[in-house]
Amino acid sequence: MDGTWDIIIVGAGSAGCALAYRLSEDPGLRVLVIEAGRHDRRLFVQMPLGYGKLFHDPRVNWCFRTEPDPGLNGVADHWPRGKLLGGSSSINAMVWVRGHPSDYDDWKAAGNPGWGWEDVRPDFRALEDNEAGADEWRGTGGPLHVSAGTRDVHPLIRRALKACEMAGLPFNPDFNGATQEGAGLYQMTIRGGRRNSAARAFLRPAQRRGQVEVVTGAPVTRVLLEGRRAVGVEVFLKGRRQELRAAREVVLSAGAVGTPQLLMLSGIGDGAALQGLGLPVALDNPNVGRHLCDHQGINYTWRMKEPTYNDVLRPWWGKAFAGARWLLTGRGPLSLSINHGGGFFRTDPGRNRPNMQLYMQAFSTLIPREGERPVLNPDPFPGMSLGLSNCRPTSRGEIGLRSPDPFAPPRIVANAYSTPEDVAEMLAAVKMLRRIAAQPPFAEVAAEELRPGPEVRSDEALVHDLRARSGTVYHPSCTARMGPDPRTSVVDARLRVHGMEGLRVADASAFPTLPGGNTNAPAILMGWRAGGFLRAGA
Ligand SMILES: Cc1cc2nc3c(=O)[nH]c(=O)nc-3n(C[C@H](O)[C@H](O)[C@H](O)COP(=O)(O)OP(=O)(O)OC[C@H]3O[C@@H](n4cnc5c(N)ncnc54)[C@H](O)[C@@H]3O)c2cc1C
Repeated sequence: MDGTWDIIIVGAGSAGCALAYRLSEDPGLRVLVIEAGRHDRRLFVQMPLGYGKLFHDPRVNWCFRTEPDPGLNGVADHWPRGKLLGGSSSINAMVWVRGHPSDYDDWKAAGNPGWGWEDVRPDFRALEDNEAGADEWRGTGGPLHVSAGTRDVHPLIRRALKACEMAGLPFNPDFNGATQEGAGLYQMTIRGGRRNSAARAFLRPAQRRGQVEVVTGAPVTRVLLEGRRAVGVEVFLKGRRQELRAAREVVLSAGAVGTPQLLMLSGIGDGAALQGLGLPVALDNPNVGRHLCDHQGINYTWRMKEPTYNDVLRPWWGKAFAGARWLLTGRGPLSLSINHGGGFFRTDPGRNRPNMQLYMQAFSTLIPREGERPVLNPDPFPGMSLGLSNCRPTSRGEIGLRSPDPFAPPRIVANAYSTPEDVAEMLAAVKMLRRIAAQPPFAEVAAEELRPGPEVRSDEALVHDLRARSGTVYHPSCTARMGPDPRTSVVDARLRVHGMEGLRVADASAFPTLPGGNTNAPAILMGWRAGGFLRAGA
């Protein structure tokens, strides 16, 4: 591959695609986007409920595994990450939540000027085209269509929402609006019944403008450095090693796992650890890969007295009917996220913002068919799940290198539930789940609690269960975090790697702290804003 580019973006995920879009608005810039995975023209990527089929598919998914985690009763957790155009936005559950406004004020208060809520709100509004219409909080006319999620909602979700109301959690029409707290329907990155990944929303329009080139199936193995300046990348194209040069900058958008891995492979990280692996040290910064923060989640599942999507989608003819309906009309269960509804609540009224997120699924996948993994197939009975994830866990893990081989998966230490606070708030939260389920609108149609089951009641038993059945909700972040001080962070408030020139990070790894909510929106924000900085020469 030949050519010269001003800017090379590594990774065509949520942030990388948004960044390419912003840069494509400047006709004077030549941009190359390099993606390790392949294209996204796949049925189960386009079909929103195809989500379950992508969960373990190595053709589109890095399928990482953590170290055995003592906090999860020794389980080595499965960590799906997108490996295709659109990155994780092409395999995620499409829930569109920005986080709590105070999360961004926390970022600013941590010494990152320009990242407070009032600073980022105009960008969130500008990048979206919200089906619910524009207001002070939402935007219309932007490149990313966000559906209101109000069509084809399963009737049991409406019941669960009423149960929330009776349990003291009022209906909230917009988690991205004035208040995050409450229960309601999720907005989704879905357009016309199809997944609206970052590739579809940002990358394709960027490519159509002409100056953005995209190469796929091209793993980058390190950043090329001249002293402390990034001048390009080493990449494998059709198995052949090549060096590609960037006249202005290299931006790493390889995600919270890939970005710290690439920094370390390039000699930027904990000097002693890099030397131990025989890697030359370009910049000693032990913060690379550290401060890993992720949301942990758990589902409670009931057998229901009324039909759920299990009944609709289990039989072959049900799948065929739903498939035909989706293809012909873009409607029906396959056109929506697995999570129709959910919400945010406080496990303790003394808190000043919600610390737990709720998910509602008119669907259950407890029993895999022989030879199949869970998540792939609905159970042979009407099942429904209510799920939880914590908003701001205090547990911290890390990403490290196993070896200097760029093709070896990194070492992921999740350290879930490693603080008493994280365990205590999840214990309080599962009790709240049961309070919701005990309210008449839900209890009237619930036949029995299947997981964990009514016999699991004492605090000790509930904690044992939540450790045994929890896992990532796929929001790893903060592994190259932003901050003013190179002794405690990796990038500055313009996302430039401290101590380096011509090298930036734009993805979820740069979050200073993990926002209380899903992470696609804040990851897109990272790419969008990095584009603004680059265009302004900042
Ligand atoms: C199963 C799942 C469900 C989720 N559900 C939701 C949800 O409902 N709502 C929500 O808001 N968030 C959700 N998330 C999280 C959200 O999608 C991610 O936080 C977000 O997409 C991260 O964006 P990113 O740009 O940081 O990284 P990614 O989107 O992961 O992009 C990184 C890209 O870099 C590429 N890459 C990595 N290494 C290299 C390399 N060496 N060379 C070249 N390319 C490389 C990868 O292949 C990938 O395409 C989910 C995630 C998963 C995995």
